[in-house]
Amino acid sequence: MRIQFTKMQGAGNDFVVLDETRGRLGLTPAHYRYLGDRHFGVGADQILTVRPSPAEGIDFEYVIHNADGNEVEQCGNGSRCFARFVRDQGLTTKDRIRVKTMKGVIEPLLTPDGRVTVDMGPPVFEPAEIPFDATGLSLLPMGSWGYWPLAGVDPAQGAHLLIAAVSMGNPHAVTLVADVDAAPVGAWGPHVQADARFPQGVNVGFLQVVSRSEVRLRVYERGVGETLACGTGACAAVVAGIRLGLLDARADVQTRGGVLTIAWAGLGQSVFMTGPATTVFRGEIDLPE
Ligand SMILES: N[C@H](CCC[C@H](N)C(=O)O)C(=O)O
Repeated sequence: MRIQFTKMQGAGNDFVVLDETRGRLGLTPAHYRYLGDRHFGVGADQILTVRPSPAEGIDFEYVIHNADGNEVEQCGNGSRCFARFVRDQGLTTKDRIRVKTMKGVIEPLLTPDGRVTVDMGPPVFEPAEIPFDATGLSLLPMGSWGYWPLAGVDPAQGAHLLIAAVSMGNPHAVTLVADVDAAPVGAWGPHVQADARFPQGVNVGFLQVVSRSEVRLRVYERGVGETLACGTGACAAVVAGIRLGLLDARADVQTRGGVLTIAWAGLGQSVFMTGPATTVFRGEIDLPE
């Protein structure tokens, strides 16, 4: 089956975007894995699918698959590219777009400077809704909130890895490090992801606080591995930093692929993410049956 696609990236987190506004393509998880494969397919961290409005007051539906073929709840960098795509393809003339995702409605806004600001909705801290099994874990005094000890990732050290568990629709575990460049992302990321306390897996963020308004972040993403940037990961990291008393209400997040700006006014409020969205190329590919 030959299909058309658009390759896009937001701060280096890259996507294959598919248009199903005129009918479903009927793809399988194996097809999504093929599209994401950097050697045998197109290559991408996630595959984003655009579908028509599911209801009154909503403009589009947005479906996200990780490169491993699994559907997931949310993708921040992808939401900015989604907005850029539907405008560039003439599927809407709006600047502010209401988009239904698996876990609620988000609202990207295309801004005159070419970036996109997205209302990502409020963060979720209730362990059962993340989901994170906190049974038997006691809260740590830091910030007197959601900062948990996880099984020691380096038995030689014997130290606990301390994480803040947050959901942006998808699950995140954020840990503080002194220097992201030296952080053992490739070792600790899979270790935390394999922890049975995250029954649906987790995206693992390594957060270095530079000042009260600037951080550096690396994320080992669920279903992909380390990406150059993770939008929901940037949201989760800044929210954790604010709740731990380390950040003000707005911070620039330096990722390996670019800068994202995250703002959060506090409990019950939405997180706002601003960043780039770029079309790289368009193409078509013959999918294996
Ligand atoms: N790997 C994530 C989905 C993509 C998130 C990331 N690419 C973003 O920009 O938020 C998960 O399994 O929850």
